[in-house]
Amino acid sequence: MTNRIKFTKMHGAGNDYIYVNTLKYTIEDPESFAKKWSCYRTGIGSDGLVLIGSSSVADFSMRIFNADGSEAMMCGNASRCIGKYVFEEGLTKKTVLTLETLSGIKELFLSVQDGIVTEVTVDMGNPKLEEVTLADGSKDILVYQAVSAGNYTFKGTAVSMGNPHLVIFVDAVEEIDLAKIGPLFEYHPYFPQRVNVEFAQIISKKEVRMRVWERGSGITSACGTGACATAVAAVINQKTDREVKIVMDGGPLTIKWDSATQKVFMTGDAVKVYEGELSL
Ligand SMILES: N[C@@H](CCC[C@H](N)C(=O)O)C(=O)O
Repeated sequence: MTNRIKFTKMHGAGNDYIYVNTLKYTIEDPESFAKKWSCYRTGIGSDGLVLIGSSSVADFSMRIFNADGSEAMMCGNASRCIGKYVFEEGLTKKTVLTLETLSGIKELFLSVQDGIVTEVTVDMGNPKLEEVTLADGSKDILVYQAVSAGNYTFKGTAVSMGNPHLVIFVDAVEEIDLAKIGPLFEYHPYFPQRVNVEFAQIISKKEVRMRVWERGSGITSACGTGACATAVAAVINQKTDREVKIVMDGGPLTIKWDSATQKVFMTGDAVKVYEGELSL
């Protein structure tokens, strides 16, 4: 007997995932379904699969699987979309809610107009300088230091926002061949768990243009945790103010690294594209 489940296609700044409400539908093997459904030719087409679930420690939970089936600890864009989903589906009336993720509990603040969630701010928690694994097996942080892969050498800063990011500042970001260079750095030996790679160009103290190669999904239109990591790297390297607009291919996110709490706050859109039904 086939099992039919409903899904919702949503995006945040163009970073698109398939969302399934696991309070209603059980997905036994999300890794393989993430791979199958993310495929543009033979599936639905997406950057991955997001499961919305119950939680004993927060209002809801999130699990996020990349298009290659790998599970990530955190997803900024999906956390905003979940805020929109649970409110507009009537699963909660709260406009401030908590979300359990593999990288801890995140707080979501919803902006609502006439019952529609127009924008969500997420408390993304405290960033950490990501430790890289050096050739001799020892660990060290990486702040504006040379990293080489293939024939390319860039100065990189490694930041963890629950998941790992390598932020590289360049003078002309549109000239970067992301499809070629991205995977070389994703699989750099410094990062045995692989890494998300952000190329960023400083426009002003308040604006950065960024393009991303995501671990497990390749080129995406935006990455929420990547935007946060970019803002943190820009402040650490004294390139921008603590509040900055990160402009990605799919649109902007506003990122604020609060000096009092050291928490990073991410604000941006959340868009429902369509609903559909799938057979398992
Ligand atoms: N697009 C996401 C991050 C998704 C996970 C990432 N590819 C990883 O493997 O760490 C975001 O908006 O943060």
